[in-house]
Amino acid sequence: MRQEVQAYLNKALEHNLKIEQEYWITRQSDGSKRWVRNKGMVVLNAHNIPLAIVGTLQDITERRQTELAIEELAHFDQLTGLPNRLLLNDRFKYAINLAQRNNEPIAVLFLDLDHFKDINDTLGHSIGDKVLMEIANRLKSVLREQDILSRQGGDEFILILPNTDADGAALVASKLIEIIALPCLIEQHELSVTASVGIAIYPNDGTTLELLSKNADIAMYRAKNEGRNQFSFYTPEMQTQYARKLTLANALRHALERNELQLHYQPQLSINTGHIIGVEALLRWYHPELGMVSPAEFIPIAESNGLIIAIGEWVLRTAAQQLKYWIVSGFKPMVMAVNLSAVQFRQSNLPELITSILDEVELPHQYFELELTEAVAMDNPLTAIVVMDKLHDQGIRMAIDDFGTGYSSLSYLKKFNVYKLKIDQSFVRDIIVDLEDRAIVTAIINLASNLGLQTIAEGVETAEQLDFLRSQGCNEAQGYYFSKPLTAAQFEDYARAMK
Ligand SMILES: Nc1nc2c(ncn2[C@@H]2O[C@@H]3COP(=O)(O)O[C@H]4[C@@H](O)[C@H](n5cnc6c(=O)[nH]c(N)nc65)O[C@@H]4COP(=O)(O)O[C@H]3[C@H]2O)c(=O)[nH]1
Repeated sequence: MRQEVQAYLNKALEHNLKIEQEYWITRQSDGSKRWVRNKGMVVLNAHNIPLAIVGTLQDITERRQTELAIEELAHFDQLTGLPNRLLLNDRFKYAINLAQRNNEPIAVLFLDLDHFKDINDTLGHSIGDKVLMEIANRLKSVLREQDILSRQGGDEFILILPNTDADGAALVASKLIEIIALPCLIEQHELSVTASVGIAIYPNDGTTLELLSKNADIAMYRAKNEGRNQFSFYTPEMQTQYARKLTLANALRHALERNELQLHYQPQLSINTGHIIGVEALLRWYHPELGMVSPAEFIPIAESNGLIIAIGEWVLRTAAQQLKYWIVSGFKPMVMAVNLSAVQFRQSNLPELITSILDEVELPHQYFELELTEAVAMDNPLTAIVVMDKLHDQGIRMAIDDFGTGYSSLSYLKKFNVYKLKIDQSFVRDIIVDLEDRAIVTAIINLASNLGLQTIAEGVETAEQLDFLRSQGCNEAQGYYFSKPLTAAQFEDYARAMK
């Protein structure tokens, strides 16, 4: 620096130039560094020989610090100190120039932490921030010097790995996933964090950062859908699925207000008496252009964009009103079973919401049953126990849906305040021919009976299946053998015909 300043002054003296220069100096008194701005001119004598330089030396340290802070703000993420999107773009330009020249691939990775929102919601943002800082450090430790790691905001990170093909990207992604999954001790909390990663490779999956990161993002969603804590490569078919998802997500926003949703009701019967003991409410979405969309397709979308909360409330209220109407119209009281999604189940006011709907509709609580899948109940069993206890206290029944497909720990099952286990239809389907399925169904029925729980088999399609279930002591059944899901009016005809 000193030499540069001197050279600049020499040149000014030599050519009689105006001086305008910024540099830092070390203050003699305390050794601190100060930025100064030097403005001046050369004073010549009568023979045009420089005599002196006159001017001002202004301390501009504060302005300089502000400029640096602005520069930092514009290019770096404040929390982790990692490059942000703007700087990532610059670095990508450099990487792509090099890749083009040397005919090399580049891997772009999109990394998103799984269920990070839960950490923020339950432990607060300051713990969430510390987790993000810790994760950023761990990610850095895995990368090479030429790799670029940036935070996109929230819990999303983008990585650019120059000269890396699919194999290399897979290796890095596994390492990242592994290092993130190590226990994370933040203050007194030992947290377990996992991440999902999507990978797109230049030039096959795109030649701009925008497209590559979009495709890596799409691949990341696939990794999430397939169970999280894993990576997935982008494929062109994902683009088609993604486009369909986007269309559905946009259309779903208006489904409620445009009255496009409906409930259908599938009868549930007692195996012993053959009487209707209840119905399961099943959601239907009819869109004027897209036609009938299956709940299996649109419910996961509604879960991911939060619309499930409003839709779920609509389902609860509509189902309660329908049953009330049937009871008032003289139909025999029965149970209305309603599916609960994972997101609804995590809503802290769920028990209060359901109670207030039932009270508003004036439907006795014992006629309402909530179906929660085994996977959701087991995802966070301790919370599930609390919610189930609250619902039980309100006299509302719970059933565990798709039973047998998850990994129920028996010790938890004992603590779940549930009334019924619903045997998944995948076991019922081949019950006649598949010995393993028969054994599983029998085991579930025995387990339920030992725990004092009821059983209902779903997806019963034939008399043989029903006979087997009856012989094993299954209490109830539901399926096409009795009836497909029906509109409210169709169900009324069905129930009248059964009398
Ligand atoms: N092959 C065969 N299938 C049968 C038979 N009997 C019933 N089914 C179908 O099996 C599914 C049973 O519902 P689920 O396991 O709760 O699975 C449901 C449930 O997880 C979800 N779902 C439906 N309505 C709602 C809702 O209101 N809220 C939430 N959160 N999820 C819902 O969507 C899934 C699919 O619903 P649907 O398409 O209506 O499909 C329903 C039903 O129509 C049979 O004998 N054979």
